[in-house]
Amino acid sequence: AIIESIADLTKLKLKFDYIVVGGGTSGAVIGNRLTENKDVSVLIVEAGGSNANVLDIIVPAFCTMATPQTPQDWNYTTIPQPGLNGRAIAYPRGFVLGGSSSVNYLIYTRGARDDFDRFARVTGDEGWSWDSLIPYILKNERFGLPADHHNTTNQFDPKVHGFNGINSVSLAGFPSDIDSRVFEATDELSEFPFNLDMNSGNTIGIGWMQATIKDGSRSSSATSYLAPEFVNRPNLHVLLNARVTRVLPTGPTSFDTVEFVQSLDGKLKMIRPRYTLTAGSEVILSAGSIGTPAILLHSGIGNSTTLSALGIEPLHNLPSVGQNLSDHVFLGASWLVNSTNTTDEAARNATLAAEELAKWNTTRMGPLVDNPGSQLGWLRIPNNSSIFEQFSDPSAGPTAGHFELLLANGIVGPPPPTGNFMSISSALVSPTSRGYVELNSTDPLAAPLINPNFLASDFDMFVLREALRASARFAAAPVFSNYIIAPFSFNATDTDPELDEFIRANAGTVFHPVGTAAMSAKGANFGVVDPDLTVKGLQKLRIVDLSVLPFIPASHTQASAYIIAERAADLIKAAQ
Ligand SMILES: Cc1cc2nc3c(=O)[nH]c(=O)nc-3n(C[C@H](O)[C@H](O)[C@H](O)COP(=O)(O)OP(=O)(O)OC[C@H]3O[C@@H](n4cnc5c(N)ncnc54)[C@H](O)[C@@H]3O)c2cc1C
Repeated sequence: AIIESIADLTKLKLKFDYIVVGGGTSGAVIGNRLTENKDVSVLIVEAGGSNANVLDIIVPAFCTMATPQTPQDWNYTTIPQPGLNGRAIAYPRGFVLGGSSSVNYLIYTRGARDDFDRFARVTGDEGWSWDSLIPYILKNERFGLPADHHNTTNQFDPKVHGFNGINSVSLAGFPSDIDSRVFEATDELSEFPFNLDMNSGNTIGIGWMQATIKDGSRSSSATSYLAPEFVNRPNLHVLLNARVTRVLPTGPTSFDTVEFVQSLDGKLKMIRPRYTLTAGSEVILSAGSIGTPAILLHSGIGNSTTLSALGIEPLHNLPSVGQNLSDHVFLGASWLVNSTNTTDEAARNATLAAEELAKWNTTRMGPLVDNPGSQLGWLRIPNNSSIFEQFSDPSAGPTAGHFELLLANGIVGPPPPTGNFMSISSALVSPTSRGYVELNSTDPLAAPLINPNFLASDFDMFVLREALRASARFAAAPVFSNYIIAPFSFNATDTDPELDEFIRANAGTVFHPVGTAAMSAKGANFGVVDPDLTVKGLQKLRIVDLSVLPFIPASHTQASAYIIAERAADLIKAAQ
């Protein structure tokens, strides 16, 4: 059942075997899978409210309006980023059931075989390798028809997909003018090979986007893993609007109790009653890469020296908590095109926008059934690139990209008053920069300090410059000669300093923070969790969300969250 307030929960006087902190992407999977056994009871405690009836969450094309600075966003801001010319940028995270899977841009990419094989290597647990995880990938995925039911032959490889999982995935459901041109360009330019299915383990090349969309609407962990058939199980309870402030020990090393407060919005600072609940078996932190380290630190689990200095009693010294924050860097770039059939039109014409919404409302068809963008690709800088004289390759291996290109039939962000655009945006997906999540207040309701430390290394700048130049070469493919009128964001002939200026002034996040409570091998003197995701040196406390990834995968990260959580559920069951 879904319970809207702590008062309603306390009336029920229930006891739970597992308390999951955070009903986001990963937490919903854990709640669902553990309650498959009707003798096991689970409470999910979620700080945000319901995902139901929020149009910006449900309509795929509106995903860009679901955050930042909305009621469904934690509304975080980074600390000023030297690599971004000192800008402090919005750092959205879902503050709603389903977590970031309810507010993300819906792209479904699993990552590269090499990404997962590296997790296995550094943790010494073969269970995190690509081949071992395939059953969990398939348990998650329910690949279905696109909204327009078009023939998808040669747009994906059915052999590598799951059709009976829980979370829906589909190809784009509304054709765009750039589709055929993009694929013709991959024929014309050998540098940009066509990849039939980037979810096969080998990501390299350009292919069709797959997205977590079902029948023209968002599929999130809330609509899938917490669909009525699951959330109505008598042994599964989801408490909304309840914010966990700390985990508390009931023995010297046994952190099986959660402390929480009624939460009505993301910016609570006032003193309010604190409630506690103890789990019969385990507490599972699934509060995400920002929330999980913040809860650990407020609980005295972290670097004992810095916690003491701040005035928090250190209970367990784990200096890696909050460190190693890794994220991808996004950079939008557009070209002026010879067409009026782009998404720019509806973005500046309210009548057209209303027609599109009416169409979606009545038929679940039309341009709003897709997230922005219908193709993307992952590419590597050449092995003989000069930057490798200074840096060893931070990518996981040859199946993983250094950078990503994202194609869209319109400008990124609000369009200018005139002009139509095609975007080829770039993302740095093999960053060497690392940041942190730290505290500067003992108030668990205060926002933590978030420092992704974007573009702090020459390698990261080198790759983004190369990505921009690659996007310009893609735009120069013969097929675009009658379509592209002029570059809009930067010029192919720009020098390194000119590109650097464009990058530092305009780059932002792809919203993929990971690594702040990373796994390491058992017995390692760094890291936060063991390969079974239990917190090092403690009992009854596990972490299941993307904070556990030791490296950032070269992918959009929601699929990783689902995959990690699917395996974690089996690890928890095995420990029962
Ligand atoms: C704007 C945006 C766009 C994105 N686009 C894409 C995309 O297109 N494709 C893709 O693959 N990935 C995308 N991502 C990233 C992806 O969604 C996340 O990496 C993934 O969902 C993270 O899963 P998680 O389980 O680690 O955390 P989350 O899903 O964020 O879950 C954490 C949950 O814990 C709750 N919580 C936190 N603190 C507390 C507390 N103290 N008490 C109680 N509850 C708490 C939160 O409210 C949230 O529900 C995007 C993310 C954002 C924000």
